[in-house]
Amino acid sequence: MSGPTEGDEDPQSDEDPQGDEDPDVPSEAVLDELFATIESRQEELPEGSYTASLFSHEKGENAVLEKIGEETTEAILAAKDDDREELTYESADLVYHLLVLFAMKDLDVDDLREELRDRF
Ligand SMILES: N=c1c2ncn([C@@H]3O[C@H](COP(=O)(O)OP(=O)(O)OP(=O)(O)O)[C@@H](O)[C@H]3O)c2ncn1[C@@H]1O[C@H](COP(=O)(O)O)[C@@H](O)[C@H]1O
Repeated sequence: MSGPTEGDEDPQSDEDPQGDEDPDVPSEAVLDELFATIESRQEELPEGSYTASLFSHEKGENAVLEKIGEETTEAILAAKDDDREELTYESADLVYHLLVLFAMKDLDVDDLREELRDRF
């Protein structure tokens, strides 16, 4: 994804066709809320949902794997450019697609949290 440009509105503001996200989610709960939304899209496969389209893609899991590759490259390029805003934007794309992959593989955001905590 090409990242934010000056004067951009919230890049994800039109990505909730079902309108079921809470805009007041505290930042520490964002990953859980996002993962819950992803799981809901996986179950309900609503029309017009990008997330749902990843779960029903003709390429199967390769669709999300390709996205993870693309977003990783874009994050690396942003880092090489010392573009912190772009790096943040591309990293958010990357984390989102990684969580979609977790849902596909029947993993949970808690599995990631536990793995990281075990390394303390
Ligand atoms: N966090 C995200 C999120 N991050 C990135 N994306 C999508 O990931 C895609 C990234 O693809 P690209 O970078 O390739 O950009 P592109 O627009 O497809 O352009 P091209 O490269 O294909 O030309 C875009 O379609 C983004 O909209 C996301 N789509 C959804 N979410 C979350 O998922 C929720 C549910 O959204 P739906 O998927 O619409 O149900 C949203 O409310 C958000 O919270």
